[in-house]
Amino acid sequence: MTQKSLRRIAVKIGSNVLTRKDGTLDITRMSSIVDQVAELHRRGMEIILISSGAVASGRSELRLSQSLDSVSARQLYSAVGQAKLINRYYELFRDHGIACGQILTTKENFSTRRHYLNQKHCMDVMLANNVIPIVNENDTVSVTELMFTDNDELSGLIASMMGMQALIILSNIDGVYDGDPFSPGTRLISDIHDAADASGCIAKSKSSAGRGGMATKYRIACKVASEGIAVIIANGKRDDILLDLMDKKNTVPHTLFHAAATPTSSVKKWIAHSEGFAKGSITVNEGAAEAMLAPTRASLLPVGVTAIDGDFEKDDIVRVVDADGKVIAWGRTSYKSDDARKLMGGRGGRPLIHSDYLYIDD
Ligand SMILES: Nc1ncnc2c1ncn2[C@@H]1O[C@H](COP(=O)(O)OP(=O)(O)O)[C@@H](O)[C@H]1O
Ligand SMILES: N[C@@H](CCC(=O)OP(=O)(O)O)C(=O)O
Repeated sequence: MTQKSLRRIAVKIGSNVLTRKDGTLDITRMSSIVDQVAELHRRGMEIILISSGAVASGRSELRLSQSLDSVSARQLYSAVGQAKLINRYYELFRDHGIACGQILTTKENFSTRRHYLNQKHCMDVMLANNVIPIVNENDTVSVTELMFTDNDELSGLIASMMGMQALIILSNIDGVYDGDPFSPGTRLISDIHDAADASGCIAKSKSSAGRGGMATKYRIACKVASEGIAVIIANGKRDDILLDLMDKKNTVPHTLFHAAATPTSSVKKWIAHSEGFAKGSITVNEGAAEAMLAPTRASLLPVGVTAIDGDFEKDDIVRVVDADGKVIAWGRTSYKSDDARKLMGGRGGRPLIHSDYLYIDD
């Protein structure tokens, strides 16, 4: 994959890429990454940055007299650190004559189709006006129970929402190793074509300032690649890593998650990343489950529904579970829950969930 084939990319920058060993913000590294993004921007590429580093940067700014609980620490450090982070980005990009803008978001901002499209619209307008969006989770107001696992999850959602051609995840390691990367004898995996390729290699360990670890990266990378978006995990601490990935292709150590040949539709991408917002559950019988999971992916007809739990409106996201209670799909419902209950088990009627709005996590 080279820059020539890419016009729209998302780049996620992990905390450890932007943090020095003493915990302070690595301005030198930030400047180097901004220089590379500016060069790609000059070549006509549309780029969205998802940048961690707010909490790490804020922690190094403050000398607290007493220890804080984890929520207070996250809120305080991110409030101070994000101000410092975005200010640096603003000044560094301005030195290149490029405008950047801050997008602070929370998982709630993706909870309905309307919220999702509103968020998308903001970044569409920014890109159309040559402004580089710099996205981060708003840790000051995000509710612990409804946070992104980390910015790897957020970056996958953004790449999917914005229809980017590739997502580059810059971490503090060259990519996915076939074991503990710090153990002798393990090697870097350059290509991943299927989620099963290396799932057994991922240790729960993570670096000092990281939140999600490689396990999250791997899960998100496989999901986004299955939607038709190439994903690269590479080492953000390598000089010129972005330009080398674009121009020198295979000479730079990295892990490439190959994009699925058939891209997922934009509405299915929204559904795929909305599983956490399901407003209800629909239980289906064996015949309906088989029809929906078949290669032809049938729509869910009322006749195959055996139970409906929860209250939902038309166009909400719902879970589909089989007779054993196992989640087999998510979808956008064509009826509100009261009407769906009236149709449940009966023949005729429009599909409860049309196959175009059905996402099955293969
Ligand atoms: N199989 C693996 N290959 C590469 N890194 C791994 C693997 N298993 C665990 N890791 C750990 O995951 C870390 C990267 O995740 P994380 O700490 O969240 O970084 P970031 O700040 O970039 O999100 C690596 O530094 C490494 O310690
Ligand atoms: N919003 C947080 C994101 C933390 C995070 O996801 O960190 P990482 O796993 O290093 O990408 C921050 O800016 O510190």
